[in-house]
Amino acid sequence: MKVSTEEMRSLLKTYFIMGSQNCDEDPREVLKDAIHGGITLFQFREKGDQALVGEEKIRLAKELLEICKHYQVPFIVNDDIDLALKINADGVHIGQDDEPAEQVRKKIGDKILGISAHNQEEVEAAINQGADYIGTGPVFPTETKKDTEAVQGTILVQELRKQGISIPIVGIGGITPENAASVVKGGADGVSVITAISKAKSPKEQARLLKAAVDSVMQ
Ligand SMILES: Cc1ncc(COP(=O)(O)OP(=O)(O)O)c(N)n1
Ligand SMILES: Cc1nc(C(=O)O)sc1CCOP(=O)(O)O
Ligand SMILES: [Mg+2]
Repeated sequence: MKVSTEEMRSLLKTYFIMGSQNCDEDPREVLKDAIHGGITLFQFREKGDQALVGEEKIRLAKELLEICKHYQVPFIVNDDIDLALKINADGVHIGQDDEPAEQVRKKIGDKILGISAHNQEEVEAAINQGADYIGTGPVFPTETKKDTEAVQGTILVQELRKQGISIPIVGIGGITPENAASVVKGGADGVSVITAISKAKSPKEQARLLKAAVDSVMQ
């Protein structure tokens, strides 16, 4: 799946990231509900103490991929390149401590490649290594991931845009419907969230509110 830069920007608007460890309810139902609320991209991030491994992880990935395919929401796999290739996902997301980006690009061909970056140097390297988009954060404090870089607010993205860096960028970390507009006003193309949707009483309504907040700045 080769996406254009403008398609990529559009896919980043409301990017939901989830693994079974992030859900109190059945992850399949949470994902369906979030899709009905209007999410534009999904990342399977099965990671941490409570995460599934081995065949159970593969089974869940395949089930969530089928749901995404049914609703035509592209499916990104976090970290696990072999899994992404095995199930023919639409792309992968890697960070600074994951498999080297040039190597990943060679393995995945035209699939979507997202790379985490936390400063201008990392962003420029990611662009040279073939990133389709940059994920940067934490924009706000988050309880979901413990080993993050320092909270950066919206300053980094504002600076990158001032420098003329135009690659699609999505913010991550502590984003909610209440603060999502500020992330896009700062220059991001969209917001990526875990708990704002995965732990919501109504994932559908939270996804709808997040999308509305992003769209309110875009229009
Ligand atoms: C969209 C998006 N942005 C950033 C990340 C974080 O990736 P990484 O730094 O590799 O950390 P883990 O998610 O692997 O713990 C992401 N997953 N998605
Ligand atoms: C997976 C992840 N990466 C981050 C980074 O800063 O790179 S913050 C984060 C967790 C985001 O979860 P929530 O939306 O629940 O705050
Ligand atoms: Mg990673």
